[in-house]
Amino acid sequence: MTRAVLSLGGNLGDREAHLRAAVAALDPYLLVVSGVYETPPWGDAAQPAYLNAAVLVADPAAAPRDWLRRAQRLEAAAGRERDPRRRFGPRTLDVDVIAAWTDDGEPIVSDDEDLTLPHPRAHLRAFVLRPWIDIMPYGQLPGHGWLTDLMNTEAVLADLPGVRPRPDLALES
Ligand SMILES: Nc1ncnc2c1ncn2[C@@H]1O[C@H](COP(=O)(O)OP(=O)(O)OP(=O)(O)O)[C@@H](O)[C@H]1O
Ligand SMILES: Nc1nc2c(c(=O)[nH]1)N=C(CO)CN2
Repeated sequence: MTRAVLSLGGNLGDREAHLRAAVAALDPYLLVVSGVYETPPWGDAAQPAYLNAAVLVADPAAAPRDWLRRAQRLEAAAGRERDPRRRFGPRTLDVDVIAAWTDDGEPIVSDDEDLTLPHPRAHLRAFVLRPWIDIMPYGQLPGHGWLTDLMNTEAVLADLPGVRPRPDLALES
């Protein structure tokens, strides 16, 4: 059994529909869904704003790689194309595995480049941390500490004012 936090985001096409389709496909595993946030592009400024959300999922049968495989399947279903010249460029849907835990609550650590856990840039990203804290207010990012403390770091504080809640786009009915 593993639990995982997945980050969902996209800034091309029907952004809301892509998030909704991903959440619907994850339904068998869904424990909690965050609010939706409109967020400024991180890492590559010349692109439209993103919609971002986070989900907590669980599956008694899933290994960490199964979450990656499912994430990549969701991206493919949204027609995601990779532009090798733009590492952090625009996309219909990005689904990242942010962190995962065994069923006894131990964080899963991996430095495999195909699946690095926790996600190596999560602690720097207001677009990941803000939705995540909605669903795990007392959560910790393994290796980095409390989400509440990460929200107060210089890098994240600089981006937080641009992260706007979109209650009109709630993903849970
Ligand atoms: N925790 C993880 N979650 C998702 N992909 C990962 C993770 N760790 C490593 N990867 C690998 O990263 C590669 C690039 O993934 P992707 O194109 O989604 O990156 P990106 O979204 O552009 O950048 P970032 O990972 O910084 O959000 C994938 O081939 C995937 O195997
Ligand atoms: N705001 C925001 N910026 C990003 C996002 C994202 O989901 N939201 N994903 C990226 C992929 O690495 C790069 N930049």
